[in-house]
Amino acid sequence: VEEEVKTTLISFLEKLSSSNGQQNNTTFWTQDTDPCKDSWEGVVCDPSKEHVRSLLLDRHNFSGTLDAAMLCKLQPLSDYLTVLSVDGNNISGGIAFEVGNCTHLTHLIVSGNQLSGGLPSSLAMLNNLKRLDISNNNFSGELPNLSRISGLNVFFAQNNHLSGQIPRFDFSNLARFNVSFNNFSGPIPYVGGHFFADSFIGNPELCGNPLPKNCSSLALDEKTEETEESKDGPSKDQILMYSGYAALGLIVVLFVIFKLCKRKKTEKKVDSVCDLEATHNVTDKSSIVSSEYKGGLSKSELSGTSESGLASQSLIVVARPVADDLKFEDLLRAPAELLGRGKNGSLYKVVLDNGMVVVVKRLKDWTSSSHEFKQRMERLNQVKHSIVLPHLAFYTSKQEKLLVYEYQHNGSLFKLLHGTPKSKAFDWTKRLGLAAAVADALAYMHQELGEDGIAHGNLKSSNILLNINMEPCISEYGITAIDDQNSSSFAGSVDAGAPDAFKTDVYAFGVILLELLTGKLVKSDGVDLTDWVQSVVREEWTGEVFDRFLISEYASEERMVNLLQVAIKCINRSAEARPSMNQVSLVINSIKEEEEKSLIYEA
Ligand SMILES: Nc1ncnc2c1ncn2[C@@H]1O[C@H](COP(=O)(O)OP(=O)(O)OP(=O)(O)O)[C@@H](O)[C@H]1O
Repeated sequence: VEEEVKTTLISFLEKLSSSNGQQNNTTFWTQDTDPCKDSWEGVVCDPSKEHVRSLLLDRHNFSGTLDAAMLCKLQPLSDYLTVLSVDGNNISGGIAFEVGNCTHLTHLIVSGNQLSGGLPSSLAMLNNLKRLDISNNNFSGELPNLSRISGLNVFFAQNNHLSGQIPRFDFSNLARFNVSFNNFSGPIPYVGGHFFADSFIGNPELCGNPLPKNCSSLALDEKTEETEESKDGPSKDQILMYSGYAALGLIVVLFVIFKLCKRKKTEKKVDSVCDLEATHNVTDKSSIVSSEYKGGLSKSELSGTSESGLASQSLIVVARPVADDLKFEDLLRAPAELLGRGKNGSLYKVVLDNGMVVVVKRLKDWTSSSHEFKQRMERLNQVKHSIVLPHLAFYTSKQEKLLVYEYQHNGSLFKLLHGTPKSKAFDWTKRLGLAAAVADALAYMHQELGEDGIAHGNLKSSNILLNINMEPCISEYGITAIDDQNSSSFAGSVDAGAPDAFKTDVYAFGVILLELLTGKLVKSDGVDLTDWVQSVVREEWTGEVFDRFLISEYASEERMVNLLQVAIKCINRSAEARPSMNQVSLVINSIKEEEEKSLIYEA
C-alpha cells in the first residue's frame, strides 16, 4: 500500500479516536507496518493486498470526528474503498461534502454516534451505495434525494432530527427503510405496500399511507380552522367532526408516546435481518398453536437436572426488548416440539404464551465451566451481524447449558437445496447472493472474534436458516465447545495437530458452496461431495459438476467456474493453504458484482 495512503489512514484514525487529540488509539496502525500485509485491525484489503477495500471500525469507543474529506480526497483510497463502517462509537461533528468522492462505496454506516448537522447533498453521488445507515445520530435538515441510487437496498435514518418532506425513493428496490422518530412533515411518498407504519412513526407532522393520519384530514383541519374564525360558533355537525378528530388525534398522540418510550430501549439494538420474525410472530398465534407437538421441554426432559436447581438460577436474557419478559418457567411450561438431535445437542421448538416462537438448544458435551460459558455468550452478544442469528437468552448450570433463539419459519438452506419438491425459485442469482451474504457475515464475525478464538464451529447448510423474506440467517454461531471446534471433523486433513477453527469454518463454507453449485448432498451413497467434485475437475469434466437446474436456466458458466475455484481453495486439505473468510468474501462479492453488471447489460 502506498505511503500516502498509510499516512492518511493513520491521520484519519487519529481524528476519529479523539476530539482533543490527547487520546491516541492508533497503536494498531503504525507507519512502519502495512495495512494489508500486516493486517491492520479493521482494515480489509483486496486479494492482491495492494488496496484497502473496507474500514470496519465499529464499536471502538472512538470519540473524535469523521474526516471523510481527508479519506475521500485521496484518490488511491477513494478508488478502492467500498465499505466505511463506524457504527456504535461516540463520534461527533458532521459528514463532509467530499464523501461524494468515495464513489465506490457500497456500504456507508455511521449509525449510533453523535454526528450532527445537515447531510451533504453529495451523498446522492454515491451511485454504488447498497446500504446507507445514518440512524441514531443528531443529524438535522433535509434528506438529499437519493432516488437515483438505483442499487440502494437498505436505508436507515431513524432517531435523528431530520425535517422537511421525505423525498421520493425507489421503494420497490429497497429491502429495508426506516425514517422513524425524526421531524419529517407532509405526505409520505407512495411506498407501494413495501413498508409499514413502523418505518415512519414518530414524525408528528407526517401524514398519509401507511400512517393512520391521512393528509386530507390535515388539510381539512386547516380549512375548518379558517372558517371557524369567520363564524360565531360551531354547528352540531362540526362539534361531532371535531370530537372525531380529537379522538383520532388522541390515539395518534398515545401511539407516539408509547413508541417514544419504546425507542429509548431499542436505540442500541442492531438491525438484524434475523430479528424480523420475532416481532411478527408475537401476533401470529393461530398458526403456531395448530402445530403438532411431539414432546415437551419439560422437567422430565431435562432429567439430568434437578428441578429446584433449574429454578434457582434464572435465564439470562440478552436480547432486549424482544425477549424482556422471557422467564425460565415460561420455557418449561410451554409446549415444545423436538426438531432434531445434532452434533451440538437437541433442539426444541417452543411456543410461548404470548405467541412468540423460539427454539431452545440443549447443548451437550460442554465440559468447560459455567463461568466460561457465560463469558462466551456475553462476548457473542457483543458482536452482532445482521444475518447472524443472535441468542435471545441463555441458561447455564453445572449440568445444563441452554440457548434460546428465534424460530425462523422458512426452513434452512439444506431444505431449500435438497428438499422435495426442489424450489425452482432458488436460481443462480439467488444462490450467488446467498453465498456472498454468508461469506460477508462470516468474514465479519471472524474478524471481530479472531482474538477470542470463537469461530462458528459447526457450519453446514442446515445451520443457514431462511427468514420470512427468504434471506439467509446463520444460526448457532460459536456454540460448539472449543475442543470440538479445533478438532477437525473433516477427513483427510493433512495438518499436524489441531487446525485453526477459523480455517475449519472456511472448509465448511467451501462445502456449502459446493452444495450450492452442484445441488448435491454432502454425502450420498457413501460418496463424499468434496472427493467427487475434485475427481471430476481433475478429469477436466468441470461442466459435469454443476446442478442441472443451473445449466437449464443458462446461468453463466464463467461465473459458476469462478465460484467453484473459490470452493476448491476453501476445501484444500491443508488448512494453511485455505484463504481467510475475508479473502473469500471479497472474491465472491466481485463475482456477484460481475453478475449484476451482466444482468444490467442484458436488460
Ligand atoms: N432458529 C431456528 N428456527 C427454525 N429452525 C431451526 C432453527 N435452528 C435450527 N433449525 C432447524 O431445526 C432442525 C434441527 O436443528 P439441529 O440444530 O438439531 O440440527 P443440526 O444442525 O443437524 O444439529 P447441530 O447443529 O447440533 O449439529 C434443522 O433442520 C435446522 O435447520
